[in-house]
Amino acid sequence: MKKVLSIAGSDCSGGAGIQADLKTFSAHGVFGMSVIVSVVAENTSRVIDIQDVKPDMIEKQIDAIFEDIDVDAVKVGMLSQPDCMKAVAEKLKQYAPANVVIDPVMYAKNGCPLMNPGAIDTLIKTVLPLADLLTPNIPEAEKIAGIEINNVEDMKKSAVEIYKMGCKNVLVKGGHATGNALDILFDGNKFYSFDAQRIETKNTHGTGCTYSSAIASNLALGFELQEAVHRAKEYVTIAIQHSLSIGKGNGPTHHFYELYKNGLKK
Ligand SMILES: Nc1ncnc2c1ncn2[C@@H]1O[C@H](COP(=O)(O)OP(=O)(O)OP(=O)(O)O)[C@@H](O)[C@H]1O
Ligand SMILES: Cc1ncc(COP(=O)(O)O)c(N)n1
Repeated sequence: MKKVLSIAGSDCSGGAGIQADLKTFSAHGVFGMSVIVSVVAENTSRVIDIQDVKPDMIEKQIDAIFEDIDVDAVKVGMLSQPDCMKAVAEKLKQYAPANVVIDPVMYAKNGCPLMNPGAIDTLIKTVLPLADLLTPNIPEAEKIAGIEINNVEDMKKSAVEIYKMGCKNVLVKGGHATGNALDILFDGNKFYSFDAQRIETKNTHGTGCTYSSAIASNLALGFELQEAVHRAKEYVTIAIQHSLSIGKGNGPTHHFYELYKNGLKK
């Protein structure tokens, strides 16, 4: 069985973060593991508080996994402070796993910050270059690239700028745009588009976590990057189509294996 690790924050309400990642891994038939970087008291409406795990403990969790288990892919999510970023980056350099997908999480869907804005330089210098694939949404791509994104051409421009910062591939996600849910992949050479009809729902808590974990799962399963993204796009679209009206705010995406299998058979 393929083994996939999520290094991210814990969302106690179960819709995003480590919890969404593990659900996505199970739906893909891969064995999920987790390193908790922050404990977030949050729900579908708000973030109440964030407590970061000490860097030393983050490092020990990563050691515990890599000294014992071969890891086929890694998904990195919320890293709130420079110290956690440095701890994760050092260990990723030490163990050099294949298929590292990094989601540079900055805000929750409800607008609450999940990353210290002062940590962006550390994110760019120490974390970004370790990504086989970086998956910013539009506001994140704007902050990293330092440009405003108003259309698909701007998404492409930001992808090129971010690629130049040292990651191997960039996927700028269009969830925050209007019109179709169009994502742009740049591999340093060419652009690839992944398009889906926008689903009219407020229940999109955890879409980014779901997508990056689905890509990491597909890479672990041996699919090439474009195919891995294509399949993950299909997975996240189905997970949003079947999203759940749980809670008073943005409800979560839905994961289960039969849904995935039936969706892919279409
Ligand atoms: N309403 C929607 N209908 C269809 N697809 C959507 C919708 N919202 C987001 N997506 C898709 O979901 C995926 C995640 O994109 P999004 O831009 O929402 O990520 P994100 O903002 O990082 O998510 P999160 O806020 O959960 O971290 C992308 O493929 C995006 O196109
Ligand atoms: C621990 C954690 N990680 C990531 C997200 C982003 O997901 P979303 O923007 O969908 O709330 C989150 N809310 N919580």
